[in-house]
This record gives sequence, C-alpha cells and structure tokens, in this order.
Amino acid sequence: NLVQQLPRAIIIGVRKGGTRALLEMLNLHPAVVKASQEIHFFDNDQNYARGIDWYRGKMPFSFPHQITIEKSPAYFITEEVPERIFKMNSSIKLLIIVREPTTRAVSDYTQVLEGKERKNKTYHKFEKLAIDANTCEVNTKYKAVRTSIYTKHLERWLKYFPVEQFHIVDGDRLITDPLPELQLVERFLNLPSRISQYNLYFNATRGFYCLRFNIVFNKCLAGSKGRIHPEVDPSVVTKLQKFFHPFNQKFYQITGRTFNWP
Ligand SMILES: Nc1ncnc2c1ncn2[C@@H]1O[C@H](COP(=O)(O)OS(=O)(=O)O)[C@@H](OP(=O)(O)O)[C@H]1O
Repeated sequence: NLVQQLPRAIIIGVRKGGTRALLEMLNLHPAVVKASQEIHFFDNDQNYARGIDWYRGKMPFSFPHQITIEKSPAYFITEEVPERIFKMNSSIKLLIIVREPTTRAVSDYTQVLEGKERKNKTYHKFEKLAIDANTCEVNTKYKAVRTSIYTKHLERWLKYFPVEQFHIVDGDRLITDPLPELQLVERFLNLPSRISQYNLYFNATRGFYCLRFNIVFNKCLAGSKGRIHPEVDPSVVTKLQKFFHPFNQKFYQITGRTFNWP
C-alpha cells in the first residue's frame, strides 16, 4: 500500500535560507518523506502545464500515514505560485526558512559568483551590485536584495493563505542549533516529536551539523552548502542592514516571529 502523495507541506523558500538542510532534517522523522529534487512545478510554466498528475508522479512512494514534503525556493518569490498552490490545496502547510537578510543576500551572491567562476567568467563585486552607483543608495533592482525583502513577498501569499498556514523557521538558528527549530516544525505539522539530539551531530571538519539516521547511516550536506562568503565593505553591510530594517519590522509584525536582526 505504498502510494505517491501530493505534498501536505511545502518549503516555499527562501533561497539560501537553509531549505535543503531543513528538508533533509525533517526527513529524519519517520512520518516524513521528501521529494529529493526541487520539482519547480508551480514556478515553471512548462512544468505547470504538465498538470497535477505529473507533479504527483514526481513524489516518492510513501505509506498513507506519512506526509510528503518538497522544497523549491523559487516558489516564494514567483508571482503566480500562491494562486497555483491554493488551487491544488487551500489548506496546505507552508514553511519559510529565513536568514538575516543581508547575510542571505551575500550567500545568494556567492552562489551566483561560484557559477560564473566555474565558467571562467568574471563577475562584479557584491558592493557594485548592491549599491546604485549614481545615488549611492541600495539597488532595489538587484535580485539578491529583492529576495531578502521578505515582507513584500509574504504579503502576496497572504492574499491567498491565512497567516496561520505559514511557519517561519529561523535559518540562522538551524545552522547553530537545529533541534529546537525542528521541534517547532514537528509541532506545526502536528507530528509527534521524533527527531532527537541523536539524529544531529556537529561535524567540526564540515563546520555544520550533519544527520544521523541510525547506527549505520549518516550524512552531511553537499559541499555546495556552507560556502565561504567574500568579505563585504562594512559600510555597505550597514547600508543594507538599515535598508532592510523597516521591512524586517513589518515581517515580525505579520508573522509574530521576531528575530534580533540589526
Ligand atoms: N547542516 C547544514 N549543513 C550545511 N549547510 C547548512 C546547514 N544548515 C544550514 N545550512 C545553510 O544552508 C544554506 C543554503 O541554503 P539553501 O539550501 O536554501 O540554498 S538553495 O537556495 O537551495 O541554493 C547554506 O548557506 P551558505 O553558508 O551561505 O552557503 C548553509 O549555511
């Protein structure tokens, strides 16, 4: 009686928030199965046109009592996605993992930079992209900046889903102390608490927590997770932090979850 089930929860973002770590860690729970790949069903028009049965066909086999989770961080920032997910399941649970917005922007930049370097291409410095040369203000057209304005994106989602259907995960704490964050998600998903300290061990070489499923099987995330960020001009960091501040306040207010971001 193994079946392919549509997800009952989706990690909709945020890109570089720790979406992979969150999915893999939730998969430690015996009642959670994960779609291994990012499916990009709701953000990619071509995939969306293939229909819901195509989407279901991408899901892993599971027992009826288990819940399927997928993660595609592009969902959070893509215009059409909230309506499309609503049409599939208006009571679906939505997980958003966030990090301090400036750190997230630099992480996003670092990923793109690495892609350019792999192709032997040069790329602008972060400072050049993040600050408008004419006005010396934050460049709100730069995607890595826009993605970090969490409240703007969330407000689009709230046209379809009530705030209770979202759970915000602290991506910075998932790095340093994952268990409490995972326990909050278990509760949000109405799952019994099953993930324990045994399942998570700090790997000093890796500099991150890794996963222990059982006595024989353990794993760390891929090397592409946890890149070294370039150093950013402190005045640019401050400018960005000041820029994000009011948006962060709004985000805390809407979600009821406060972070001590600058
Ligand atoms: N346990 C563990 N191991 C490795 N990495 C971890 C872990 N927990 C969280 N993270 C952080 O996850 C960041 C990548 O986020 P995402 O998986 O959302 O990136 S992506 O959008 O899917 O590309 C990645 O960001 P960077 O450090 O900036 O590379 C990690 O810091």
